[in-house]
Amino acid sequence: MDVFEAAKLVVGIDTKSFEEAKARQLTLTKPPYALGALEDVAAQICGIASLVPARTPSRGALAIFAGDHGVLEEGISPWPMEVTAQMVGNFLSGGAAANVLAKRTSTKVLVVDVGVALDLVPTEGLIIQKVAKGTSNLAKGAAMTREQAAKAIQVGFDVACDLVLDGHDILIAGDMGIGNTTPSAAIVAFMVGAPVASVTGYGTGISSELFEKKVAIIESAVSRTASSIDRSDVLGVLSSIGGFEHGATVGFIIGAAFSKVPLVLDGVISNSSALLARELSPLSLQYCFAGHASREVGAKVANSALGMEPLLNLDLALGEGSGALLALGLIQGATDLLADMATFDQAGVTEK
Ligand SMILES: Cc1cc2ncn([C@H]3O[C@H](COP(=O)(O)O)[C@@H](O)[C@H]3O)c2cc1C
Ligand SMILES: O=C(O)c1cccnc1
Repeated sequence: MDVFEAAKLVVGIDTKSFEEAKARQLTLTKPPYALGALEDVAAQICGIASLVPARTPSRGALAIFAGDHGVLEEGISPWPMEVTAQMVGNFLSGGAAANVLAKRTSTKVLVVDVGVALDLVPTEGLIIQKVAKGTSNLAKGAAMTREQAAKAIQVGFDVACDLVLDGHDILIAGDMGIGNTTPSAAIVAFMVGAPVASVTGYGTGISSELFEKKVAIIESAVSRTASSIDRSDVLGVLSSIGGFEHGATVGFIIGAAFSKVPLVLDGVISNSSALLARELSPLSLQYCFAGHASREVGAKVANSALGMEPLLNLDLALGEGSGALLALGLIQGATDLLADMATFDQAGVTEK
Protein backbone atom coordinates (compact mmCIF):
# COMPACT_ATOMS: atom_id res chain seq x y z
CA MET A 1 0.00 0.00 0.00
CA ASP A 2 1.09 3.55 -0.65
CA VAL A 3 2.36 5.06 2.60
CA PHE A 4 1.00 8.52 1.82
CA GLU A 5 -2.50 7.07 1.39
CA ALA A 6 -2.10 4.99 4.55
CA ALA A 7 -1.00 8.08 6.50
CA LYS A 8 -4.41 9.63 5.86
CA LEU A 9 -6.21 6.49 7.05
CA VAL A 10 -4.54 6.25 10.46
CA VAL A 11 -7.12 6.52 13.24
CA GLY A 12 -6.50 7.53 16.84
CA ILE A 13 -6.32 4.99 19.64
CA ASP A 14 -9.53 3.87 21.34
CA THR A 15 -10.19 6.48 24.03
CA LYS A 16 -12.90 4.33 25.66
CA SER A 17 -10.40 1.53 26.34
CA PHE A 18 -7.84 4.09 27.47
CA GLU A 19 -10.28 5.49 30.05
CA GLU A 20 -11.47 2.04 31.08
CA ALA A 21 -7.86 1.05 31.75
CA LYS A 22 -7.35 4.15 33.88
CA ALA A 23 -10.47 3.28 35.87
CA ARG A 24 -9.28 -0.31 36.34
CA GLN A 25 -5.98 0.96 37.81
CA LEU A 26 -8.00 2.41 40.69
CA THR A 27 -9.49 -1.00 41.52
CA LEU A 28 -6.09 -2.72 41.87
CA THR A 29 -4.42 -3.42 45.22
CA LYS A 30 -2.27 -0.29 45.48
CA PRO A 31 -2.76 3.32 46.47
CA PRO A 32 -4.27 5.36 43.60
CA TYR A 33 -1.69 6.31 40.97
CA ALA A 34 1.12 4.56 42.88
CA LEU A 35 2.43 3.04 39.64
CA GLY A 36 3.01 6.48 38.23
CA ALA A 37 3.90 6.64 34.55
CA LEU A 38 3.40 2.87 34.22
CA GLU A 39 -0.34 3.47 34.61
CA ASP A 40 -0.34 5.76 31.57
CA VAL A 41 1.76 3.28 29.60
CA ALA A 42 -0.68 0.44 30.28
CA ALA A 43 -3.66 2.64 29.40
CA GLN A 44 -2.02 3.63 26.12
CA ILE A 45 -1.39 -0.04 25.28
CA CYS A 46 -5.08 -0.76 26.02
CA GLY A 47 -6.14 2.16 23.82
CA ILE A 48 -3.98 0.83 20.98
CA ALA A 49 -5.30 -2.72 21.39
CA SER A 50 -8.88 -1.58 22.02
CA LEU A 51 -8.94 -4.15 24.81
CA VAL A 52 -8.89 -3.95 28.63
CA PRO A 53 -6.78 -5.45 29.93
CA ALA A 54 -4.65 -5.70 26.82
CA ARG A 55 -2.46 -8.69 26.05
CA THR A 56 1.15 -7.91 26.85
CA PRO A 57 3.20 -7.31 23.70
CA SER A 58 5.62 -10.24 23.63
CA ARG A 59 6.76 -10.52 20.01
CA GLY A 60 8.87 -7.43 19.52
CA ALA A 61 10.78 -6.60 16.37
CA LEU A 62 13.61 -4.12 16.10
CA ALA A 63 14.29 -2.64 12.66
CA ILE A 64 17.72 -1.06 12.43
CA PHE A 65 17.60 1.32 9.47
CA ALA A 66 21.12 1.78 8.15
CA GLY A 67 22.38 4.47 5.82
CA ASP A 68 25.38 6.67 5.10
CA HIS A 69 25.77 10.42 4.99
CA GLY A 70 27.57 12.58 2.46
CA VAL A 71 28.04 15.28 5.10
CA LEU A 72 30.62 13.02 6.74
CA GLU A 73 33.21 14.46 4.34
CA GLU A 74 32.98 17.68 6.36
CA GLY A 75 34.48 15.82 9.32
CA ILE A 76 31.42 16.01 11.60
CA SER A 77 32.10 12.57 13.12
CA PRO A 78 35.46 11.05 14.05
CA TRP A 79 34.44 7.68 12.63
CA PRO A 80 34.97 6.61 9.03
CA MET A 81 32.01 5.79 6.80
CA GLU A 82 32.85 2.10 6.51
CA VAL A 83 31.92 1.64 10.19
CA THR A 84 28.25 1.73 9.14
CA ALA A 85 28.66 -1.38 6.98
CA GLN A 86 30.94 -3.00 9.54
CA MET A 87 28.34 -2.48 12.27
CA VAL A 88 25.69 -4.01 10.00
CA GLY A 89 27.91 -7.10 9.99
CA ASN A 90 28.13 -6.92 13.77
CA PHE A 91 24.30 -6.73 14.08
CA LEU A 92 23.93 -9.72 11.78
CA SER A 93 26.36 -11.80 13.81
CA GLY A 94 24.77 -10.75 17.10
CA GLY A 95 27.62 -8.77 18.69
CA ALA A 96 26.23 -5.25 19.00
CA ALA A 97 24.65 -3.69 22.08
CA ALA A 98 21.24 -3.85 20.38
CA ASN A 99 21.61 -7.61 19.90
CA VAL A 100 22.44 -8.19 23.55
CA LEU A 101 19.45 -6.15 24.73
CA ALA A 102 17.12 -7.67 22.11
CA LYS A 103 17.97 -11.16 23.31
CA ARG A 104 16.83 -10.31 26.84
CA THR A 105 13.31 -9.50 25.56
CA SER A 106 13.25 -12.13 22.76
CA THR A 107 13.07 -9.34 20.21
CA LYS A 108 13.72 -10.11 16.57
CA VAL A 109 16.49 -7.97 15.04
CA LEU A 110 16.19 -6.94 11.41
CA VAL A 111 18.69 -4.71 9.61
CA VAL A 112 17.36 -2.67 6.72
CA ASP A 113 19.94 -1.26 4.31
CA VAL A 114 18.17 1.84 3.16
CA GLY A 115 21.31 3.61 1.96
CA VAL A 116 24.62 2.12 3.11
CA ALA A 117 27.47 3.29 0.87
CA LEU A 118 29.13 -0.11 0.59
CA ASP A 119 27.52 -3.10 -1.09
CA LEU A 120 26.28 -5.56 1.51
CA VAL A 121 26.17 -9.32 1.08
CA PRO A 122 22.59 -10.67 1.26
CA THR A 123 22.26 -12.43 4.60
CA GLU A 124 19.48 -13.77 6.80
CA GLY A 125 18.11 -10.86 8.86
CA LEU A 126 19.17 -8.22 6.32
CA ILE A 127 16.76 -6.49 3.98
CA ILE A 128 18.52 -4.65 1.17
CA GLN A 129 16.41 -1.74 -0.07
CA LYS A 130 19.11 0.78 -0.88
CA VAL A 131 17.66 4.10 -1.98
CA ALA A 132 21.18 5.27 -2.88
CA LYS A 133 24.73 4.64 -1.73
CA GLY A 134 24.63 7.30 0.97
CA THR A 135 23.09 10.77 0.86
CA SER A 136 24.68 13.79 -0.80
CA ASN A 137 26.54 16.28 1.37
CA LEU A 138 23.90 18.51 2.98
CA ALA A 139 26.56 21.16 3.59
CA LYS A 140 26.72 21.69 -0.16
CA GLY A 141 23.08 21.29 -1.18
CA ALA A 142 20.13 18.89 -0.94
CA ALA A 143 20.88 15.57 0.77
CA MET A 144 18.61 13.60 -1.57
CA THR A 145 15.84 14.04 -4.11
CA ARG A 146 12.16 14.18 -3.17
CA GLU A 147 11.72 10.84 -4.98
CA GLN A 148 14.44 9.28 -2.83
CA ALA A 149 12.83 10.70 0.31
CA ALA A 150 9.47 9.18 -0.70
CA LYS A 151 11.13 5.84 -1.46
CA ALA A 152 12.82 5.73 1.97
CA ILE A 153 9.48 6.44 3.68
CA GLN A 154 7.82 3.66 1.68
CA VAL A 155 10.56 1.18 2.64
CA GLY A 156 10.02 1.85 6.35
CA PHE A 157 6.25 1.56 6.00
CA ASP A 158 6.51 -1.76 4.15
CA VAL A 159 8.92 -3.16 6.76
CA ALA A 160 6.49 -2.24 9.56
CA CYS A 161 3.47 -3.78 7.82
CA ASP A 162 5.40 -6.98 7.00
CA LEU A 163 6.60 -7.36 10.59
CA VAL A 164 3.04 -7.01 11.88
CA LEU A 165 1.78 -9.50 9.28
CA ASP A 166 4.45 -11.89 10.59
CA GLY A 167 2.87 -11.64 14.04
CA HIS A 168 5.04 -9.00 15.72
CA ASP A 169 3.01 -7.02 18.21
CA ILE A 170 5.38 -4.19 19.10
CA LEU A 171 7.91 -2.42 16.87
CA ILE A 172 11.17 -0.80 17.88
CA ALA A 173 12.90 1.85 15.83
CA GLY A 174 16.69 1.57 15.51
CA ASP A 175 19.34 3.24 13.37
CA MET A 176 22.90 2.88 12.21
CA GLY A 177 24.68 5.51 10.14
CA ILE A 178 27.94 7.23 10.91
CA GLY A 179 27.25 10.98 10.92
CA ASN A 180 23.50 10.66 11.44
CA THR A 181 23.29 12.88 14.52
CA THR A 182 24.01 15.79 12.15
CA PRO A 183 20.87 15.48 9.97
CA SER A 184 18.93 14.62 13.15
CA ALA A 185 19.89 17.92 14.79
CA ALA A 186 19.15 19.77 11.55
CA ILE A 187 15.65 18.27 11.41
CA VAL A 188 14.96 19.13 15.05
CA ALA A 189 16.23 22.70 14.65
CA PHE A 190 14.17 23.24 11.52
CA MET A 191 10.97 21.57 12.71
CA VAL A 192 10.99 23.06 16.22
CA GLY A 193 12.41 26.42 15.20
CA ALA A 194 15.10 26.20 17.88
CA PRO A 195 18.63 27.65 17.65
CA VAL A 196 20.94 25.02 16.15
CA ALA A 197 23.44 25.16 19.03
CA SER A 198 20.62 24.31 21.49
CA VAL A 199 19.67 21.07 19.69
CA THR A 200 23.06 19.81 18.53
CA GLY A 201 24.84 17.12 20.53
CA TYR A 202 28.22 15.48 20.64
CA GLY A 203 27.13 12.32 18.81
CA THR A 204 29.77 9.60 19.13
CA GLY A 205 31.86 11.93 21.30
CA ILE A 206 33.39 14.80 19.36
CA SER A 207 35.78 17.51 20.53
CA SER A 208 34.44 21.01 21.26
CA GLU A 209 36.25 22.22 18.14
CA LEU A 210 34.44 19.67 15.99
CA PHE A 211 31.20 20.55 17.75
CA GLU A 212 31.53 24.20 16.64
CA LYS A 213 32.06 22.99 13.09
CA LYS A 214 29.04 20.68 13.30
CA VAL A 215 26.86 23.56 14.52
CA ALA A 216 28.05 25.87 11.72
CA ILE A 217 27.31 23.24 9.06
CA ILE A 218 23.86 22.57 10.45
CA GLU A 219 23.12 26.30 10.76
CA SER A 220 23.88 26.88 7.13
CA ALA A 221 21.86 23.83 5.98
CA VAL A 222 18.89 24.88 8.12
CA SER A 223 18.90 28.44 6.80
CA ARG A 224 19.18 27.17 3.20
CA THR A 225 16.14 24.98 3.93
CA ALA A 226 14.17 27.73 5.65
CA SER A 227 14.48 29.97 2.59
CA SER A 228 12.51 27.62 0.34
CA ILE A 229 10.79 24.86 2.28
CA ASP A 230 7.77 24.78 4.55
CA ARG A 231 7.73 22.62 7.71
CA SER A 232 4.68 20.73 6.48
CA ASP A 233 6.57 19.65 3.35
CA VAL A 234 8.03 16.43 4.73
CA LEU A 235 9.60 15.37 1.42
CA GLY A 236 11.09 18.84 1.12
CA VAL A 237 12.62 18.70 4.61
CA LEU A 238 13.95 15.17 4.18
CA SER A 239 15.41 15.90 0.78
CA SER A 240 17.10 19.05 2.02
CA ILE A 241 18.57 17.93 5.36
CA GLY A 242 17.54 14.33 6.10
CA GLY A 243 19.01 10.87 5.97
CA PHE A 244 17.60 7.69 4.47
CA GLU A 245 17.27 6.27 8.02
CA HIS A 246 15.07 9.23 8.90
CA GLY A 247 12.82 8.69 5.90
CA ALA A 248 12.48 5.00 6.65
CA THR A 249 11.72 5.71 10.30
CA VAL A 250 8.94 8.12 9.30
CA GLY A 251 7.38 5.30 7.26
CA PHE A 252 7.97 2.80 10.07
CA ILE A 253 6.02 5.01 12.51
CA ILE A 254 3.13 5.39 10.06
CA GLY A 255 3.20 1.63 9.38
CA ALA A 256 2.93 0.81 13.09
CA ALA A 257 0.00 3.19 13.56
CA PHE A 258 -1.73 2.00 10.39
CA SER A 259 -1.33 -1.60 11.64
CA LYS A 260 -2.48 -0.57 15.14
CA VAL A 261 0.59 -1.80 17.01
CA PRO A 262 2.70 0.16 19.49
CA LEU A 263 6.11 1.47 18.48
CA VAL A 264 8.98 2.45 20.74
CA LEU A 265 11.11 5.38 19.65
CA ASP A 266 14.79 5.33 20.52
CA GLY A 267 17.17 8.30 20.36
CA VAL A 268 17.66 11.43 18.34
CA ILE A 269 17.26 9.72 14.96
CA SER A 270 13.79 8.36 15.69
CA ASN A 271 12.75 11.37 17.78
CA SER A 272 13.58 13.74 14.92
CA SER A 273 11.81 11.41 12.48
CA ALA A 274 8.70 11.48 14.68
CA LEU A 275 8.55 15.26 14.18
CA LEU A 276 8.23 14.55 10.45
CA ALA A 277 5.78 11.66 10.88
CA ARG A 278 3.54 14.04 12.81
CA GLU A 279 3.23 16.25 9.73
CA LEU A 280 2.07 13.35 7.56
CA SER A 281 -0.06 11.67 10.19
CA PRO A 282 -0.60 13.47 13.51
CA LEU A 283 -2.55 10.55 14.97
CA SER A 284 0.33 8.12 14.36
CA LEU A 285 2.06 9.54 17.44
CA GLN A 286 -0.66 8.06 19.66
CA TYR A 287 0.92 4.66 18.92
CA CYS A 288 4.42 5.81 19.93
CA PHE A 289 6.31 5.62 23.19
CA ALA A 290 9.41 7.72 23.84
CA GLY A 291 11.74 4.95 25.01
CA HIS A 292 14.36 7.14 26.64
CA ALA A 293 15.94 10.56 26.89
CA SER A 294 19.13 10.32 24.87
CA ARG A 295 22.21 12.27 25.91
CA GLU A 296 21.86 13.94 22.51
CA VAL A 297 20.13 17.19 23.41
CA GLY A 298 18.05 17.34 20.22
CA ALA A 299 16.32 14.14 21.28
CA LYS A 300 15.05 15.79 24.46
CA VAL A 301 13.92 18.87 22.55
CA ALA A 302 12.07 16.72 20.00
CA ASN A 303 10.36 14.69 22.70
CA SER A 304 9.11 17.77 24.49
CA ALA A 305 7.93 19.31 21.23
CA LEU A 306 6.02 16.09 20.64
CA GLY A 307 4.57 16.20 24.17
CA MET A 308 6.18 12.87 25.00
CA GLU A 309 7.69 11.94 28.33
CA PRO A 310 10.65 9.56 27.89
CA LEU A 311 10.29 6.37 29.93
CA LEU A 312 13.98 6.11 30.88
CA ASN A 313 16.80 8.57 31.38
CA LEU A 314 20.07 6.65 31.38
CA ASP A 315 22.41 9.07 29.59
CA LEU A 316 22.63 6.69 26.64
CA ALA A 317 24.21 8.06 23.46
CA LEU A 318 24.26 5.02 21.24
CA GLY A 319 21.19 4.65 19.06
CA GLU A 320 20.68 1.24 17.36
CA GLY A 321 17.42 0.93 19.33
CA SER A 322 19.27 0.34 22.62
CA GLY A 323 17.21 2.69 24.80
CA ALA A 324 13.95 1.59 23.20
CA LEU A 325 14.79 -2.05 23.88
CA LEU A 326 15.36 -1.28 27.54
CA ALA A 327 12.01 0.52 27.66
CA LEU A 328 10.29 -2.51 26.12
CA GLY A 329 10.67 -4.48 29.37
CA LEU A 330 9.08 -1.60 31.19
CA ILE A 331 6.13 -1.44 28.76
CA GLN A 332 5.64 -5.18 29.16
CA GLY A 333 5.77 -4.88 32.94
CA ALA A 334 3.22 -2.05 32.92
CA THR A 335 0.83 -4.08 30.77
CA ASP A 336 1.27 -7.18 32.96
CA LEU A 337 0.48 -5.15 36.08
CA LEU A 338 -2.84 -3.94 34.73
CA ALA A 339 -3.82 -7.45 33.66
CA ASP A 340 -2.52 -9.55 36.53
CA MET A 341 -2.70 -7.58 39.77
CA ALA A 342 -5.55 -8.52 42.07
CA THR A 343 -8.35 -6.05 42.65
CA PHE A 344 -9.26 -4.97 46.19
CA ASP A 345 -12.35 -7.22 45.95
CA GLN A 346 -10.43 -10.28 44.75
CA ALA A 347 -7.72 -9.98 47.40
CA GLY A 348 -10.03 -8.97 50.24
CA VAL A 349 -8.04 -5.82 50.88
CA THR A 350 -9.95 -2.92 52.43
CA GLU A 351 -10.11 0.22 50.31
CA LYS A 352 -9.68 3.58 51.99
C1 LIG B 1 31.10 1.57 16.75
C2 LIG B 1 29.82 2.36 16.70
C3 LIG B 1 28.60 1.74 16.97
C4 LIG B 1 27.44 2.48 16.94
N1 LIG B 1 26.16 2.12 17.16
C5 LIG B 1 25.39 3.18 17.00
N2 LIG B 1 26.12 4.25 16.70
C6 LIG B 1 25.55 5.58 16.54
O1 LIG B 1 26.53 6.57 16.26
C7 LIG B 1 26.37 7.15 14.99
C8 LIG B 1 25.97 8.60 15.08
O2 LIG B 1 26.92 9.41 15.69
P1 LIG B 1 27.74 10.49 14.86
O3 LIG B 1 26.76 11.41 14.27
O4 LIG B 1 28.63 11.15 15.88
O5 LIG B 1 28.55 9.73 13.84
C9 LIG B 1 25.30 6.35 14.30
O6 LIG B 1 25.88 5.35 13.53
C10 LIG B 1 24.51 5.79 15.43
O7 LIG B 1 23.75 4.70 15.08
C11 LIG B 1 27.41 3.85 16.64
C12 LIG B 1 28.62 4.49 16.34
C13 LIG B 1 29.82 3.75 16.37
C14 LIG B 1 31.11 4.45 16.06
O1 LIG C 1 20.39 9.62 20.42
C1 LIG C 1 20.90 8.68 19.83
O2 LIG C 1 20.21 7.71 19.50
C2 LIG C 1 22.35 8.69 19.44
C3 LIG C 1 23.26 9.42 20.15
C4 LIG C 1 24.58 9.41 19.78
C5 LIG C 1 24.98 8.66 18.70
N1 LIG C 1 24.08 7.97 18.00
C6 LIG C 1 22.78 7.98 18.36
